[in-house]
Amino acid sequence: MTRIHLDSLTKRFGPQVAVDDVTIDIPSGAFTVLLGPSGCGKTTTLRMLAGLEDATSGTIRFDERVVVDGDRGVTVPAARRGLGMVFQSYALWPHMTARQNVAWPLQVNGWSRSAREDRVAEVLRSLEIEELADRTPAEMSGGQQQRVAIARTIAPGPDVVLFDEPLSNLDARLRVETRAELGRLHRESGATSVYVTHDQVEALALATHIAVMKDGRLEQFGTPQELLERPATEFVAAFLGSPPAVLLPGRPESGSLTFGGVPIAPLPAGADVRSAMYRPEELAIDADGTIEFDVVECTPSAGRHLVTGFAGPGDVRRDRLTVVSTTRVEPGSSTRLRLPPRPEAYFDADGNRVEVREGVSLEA
Ligand SMILES: Nc1ncnc2c1ncn2[C@@H]1O[C@H](COP(=O)(O)OP(=O)(O)OP(=O)(O)O)[C@@H](O)[C@H]1O
Repeated sequence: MTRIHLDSLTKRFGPQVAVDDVTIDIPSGAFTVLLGPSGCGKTTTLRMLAGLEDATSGTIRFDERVVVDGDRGVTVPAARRGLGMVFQSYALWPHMTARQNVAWPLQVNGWSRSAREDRVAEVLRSLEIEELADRTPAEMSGGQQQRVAIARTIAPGPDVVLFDEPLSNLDARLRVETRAELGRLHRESGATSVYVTHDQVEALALATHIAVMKDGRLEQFGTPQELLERPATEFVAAFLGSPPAVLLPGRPESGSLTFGGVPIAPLPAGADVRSAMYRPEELAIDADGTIEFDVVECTPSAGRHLVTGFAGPGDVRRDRLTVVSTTRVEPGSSTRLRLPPRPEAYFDADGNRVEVREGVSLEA
């Protein structure tokens, strides 16, 4: 079991800052997902954890052991970090059978023949791929190859396992199956896992902790529940959840936050509030509501409907938003939204959450 500390970790490629002053304390045994849009720096962070990339500045420690120190030019080689890695491409040895592929890292690590045979059998059984033991990669489907690659990674029992979008080459059904399998293997092994994806559904299904990144910077680190319940930034609020939180841009006007000229919320005192966040199920479709809403799509979901459309008059519309409705609404129709008296959260001009303490009076 290994704790991983990233401290002010920075990586520049020439003028490009790929990872910008990232500090994260990953608990031992956690399944941490690095999540964010393309180009946000997640793969570069993972590659620094793996020993495939050095750092420009900052440090990475596995427990008390420094494995990366950008300021002092220290990069402990990948092979000496006690980690395993699963890539998007399976990278199996093409001339070896599944059994030989899984046995290979054990052989390199000097395991005896009988210990190797026992461990390979155990891991193949655990992943339910015993029947593939004597096949070469060319004789397997992509999903089967990925299972063998996972078996090969976990066979030596690494303390840290790194995953770089391991499911992205699989079809939808296999993704879900293999995802569940990865979760189970993680719980059984107790290894500290770090997993890169841009898929928030995958992140929420697997993670004990999520680090949301944007433009190389860490937006927020916490449990999925913390991020969903108390997003620290507008970006996190809009990125997580199915559907994500609804954000309405607002203007502070005489004690109220207004949206398209309509007061939508009381203004907390002393903050430069620029948007209000609501839960998608808190906004009701109601012909007597205060906000105009043009419906684009209505999708049935678990006995309710996800209604997507554009809110407000033309000059304030930015993004599509989705609300949860008990009734079906025709796409192409225009209706209205009724808002609750208070939003769930406010964000300032920089997109940071504005703390509103319970019991503290609002200006309105
Ligand atoms: N070897 C490199 N040389 C120059 N720039 C690089 C290099 N590797 C990454 N970058 C840049 O650093 C930034 C972060 O890239 P990175 O691959 O870490 O992002 P990512 O979040 O993993 O994206 P994706 O999901 O598309 O893989 C990007 O702007 C990328 O263009």
